[in-house]
Amino acid sequence: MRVLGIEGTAWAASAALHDTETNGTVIETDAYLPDSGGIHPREAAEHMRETVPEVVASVLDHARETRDGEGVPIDAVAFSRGPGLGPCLRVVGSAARALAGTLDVPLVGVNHMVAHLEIGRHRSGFTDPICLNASGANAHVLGYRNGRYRVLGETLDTGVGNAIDKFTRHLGWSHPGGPKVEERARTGAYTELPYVVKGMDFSFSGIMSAAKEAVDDGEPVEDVCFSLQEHVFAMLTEVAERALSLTGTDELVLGGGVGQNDRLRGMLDGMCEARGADFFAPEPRFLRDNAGMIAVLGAKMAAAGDTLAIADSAVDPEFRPDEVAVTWRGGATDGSTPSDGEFDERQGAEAVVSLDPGAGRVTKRRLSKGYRHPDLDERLRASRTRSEARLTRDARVAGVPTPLVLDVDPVEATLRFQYVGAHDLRADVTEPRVRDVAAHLARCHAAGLVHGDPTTRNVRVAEGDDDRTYLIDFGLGYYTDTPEDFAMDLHVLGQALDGTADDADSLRETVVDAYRGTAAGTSLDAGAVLGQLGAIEGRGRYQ
Ligand SMILES: C[C@@H](O)[C@H](NC(=O)OP(=O)(O)OC[C@H]1O[C@@H](n2cnc3c(N)ncnc32)[C@H](O)[C@@H]1O)C(=O)O
Ligand SMILES: Nc1ncnc2c1ncn2[C@@H]1O[C@H](COP(=O)(O)OP(=O)(O)OP(=O)(O)O)[C@@H](O)[C@H]1O
Ligand SMILES: [Fe+2]
Repeated sequence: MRVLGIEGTAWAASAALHDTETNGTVIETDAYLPDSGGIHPREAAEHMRETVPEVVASVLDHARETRDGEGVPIDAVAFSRGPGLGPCLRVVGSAARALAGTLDVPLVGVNHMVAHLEIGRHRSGFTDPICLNASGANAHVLGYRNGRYRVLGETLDTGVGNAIDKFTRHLGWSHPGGPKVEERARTGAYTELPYVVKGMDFSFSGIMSAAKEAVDDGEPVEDVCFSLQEHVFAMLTEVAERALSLTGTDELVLGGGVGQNDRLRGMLDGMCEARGADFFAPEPRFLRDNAGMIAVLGAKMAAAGDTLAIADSAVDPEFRPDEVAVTWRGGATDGSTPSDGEFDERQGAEAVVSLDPGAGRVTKRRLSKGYRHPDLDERLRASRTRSEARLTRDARVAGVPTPLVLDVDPVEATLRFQYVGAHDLRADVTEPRVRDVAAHLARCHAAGLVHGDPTTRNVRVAEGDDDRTYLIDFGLGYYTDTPEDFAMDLHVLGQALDGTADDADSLRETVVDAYRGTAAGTSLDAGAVLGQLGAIEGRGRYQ
């Protein structure tokens, strides 16, 4: 099959021809470069209007030249349907519809972000990888489950490339800023900037303001560029590792324009090597926006019969990757589930935990990560060790059963806890235990702390008369007074129940009921938190 792809979500007016028999892809791109500032949607759309016909004509010429004999040189037209800038998308959509009509071939509407990740899967030959999309307007980690790409973690504010570009605009540098930061970073030295990972999500706004201020305060630009990369890319790498650990996957692919950065690729490569996983980054022409990835995924979708009637082919500037019904991955796995039994030692994304039930002790040591700058590494390990100790204690003071903290050594990033419970909640989820956990969370929240990761693996359960439930692993916790942060705890618990229990729906009701009941005697506004929970679960990513 030969598929023509058209891309034009923001800056790249691009057309490509992908031939499934040879696996060859020809790409023609005409880039829009703003004279000043960032991308102007109307100017970009004007660029698309002028240059999309040219790149398409050039690829069609190629298709005709390489096809012997008569007839239509292509079997389908695929186009980027979103996400992206509305005015640009509409130009590309019209071009694709007109072409499919003239050539009388099927039309395929491709999600640009899914294309960014599928190209890595396609080129690597991996079956079921975790995907890190690091592009201009987006940044997220995705994994496949039950017919959809799920967003496991994502930016809470801007895309990673846009964040870097905003910083360089502040310096008066021309667009795009990413390659210039990479160049200047080569001679820079480390300086401290904010580092914000919240569970599997992350945020760039604080670090970008701090970077601008640092330059305004006279810090050498090289140093700020260097440190910006060290912090931002370590955040992405950490979240990618968490996703690998959580899903038990040992393959990672990278997508998006920021993926062209050597330092980011090096960090991801180093992280994967250290944990025995395979890493793949497509070559640059498939990383930055390009129609090749649209044509490749378009061919898979066309082969699966996933085509569009013209009447249903409107573009969608907000098109999320988790809205796409994945039709082209027949019989793929759902990601492996880590085993459940009791063990002496286990390695998570961050730490090694040794269990000694006989002595009643557990030792948790956060490992040094070779991909991180040594100063950042030391800072994160020490501060997280301290904060896990503090949150575990504070929760206990707030009336929540947690292990006693026997020892804390921030220099060695090691904590020693009392051994609690007989097994993880996951091994035996019951209604009274879930009720208990929800009440524990309400008490934590009333005390101004979130757990950060209240899954059924992070609850220990005692057996016998004392059917007590303990919260453990406050490593992702933090102090806050925002209802949305509290709601995330309830959401994570709900998702964990979905994954482990048969009667998840009634258990979710139990959670809400117990949470409301416990909050009633405190200053916690359960109504606001549950309202936020509804909002979170109403968003596309969680459906
Ligand atoms: C929706 C769509 O239009 C958008 N596309 C997009 O953002 O273009 P993409 O080609 O994937 O990425 C462009 C970004 O990639 C950054 N970039 C390019 N080369 C870089 C480098 N060597 N280091 C860091 N960033 C780099 C640029 O600064 C710019 O922010 C997206 O995928 O989010
Ligand atoms: N105090 C404790 N008493 C008994 N068992 C414990 C205790 N702390 C941890 N465990 C056991 O060790 C496992 C791993 O601990 P923990 O969750 O703290 O590590 P982690 O590396 O943060 O794991 P992950 O990142 O996968 O959540 C727990 O699921 C639990 O089974
Ligand atoms: Fe992109």
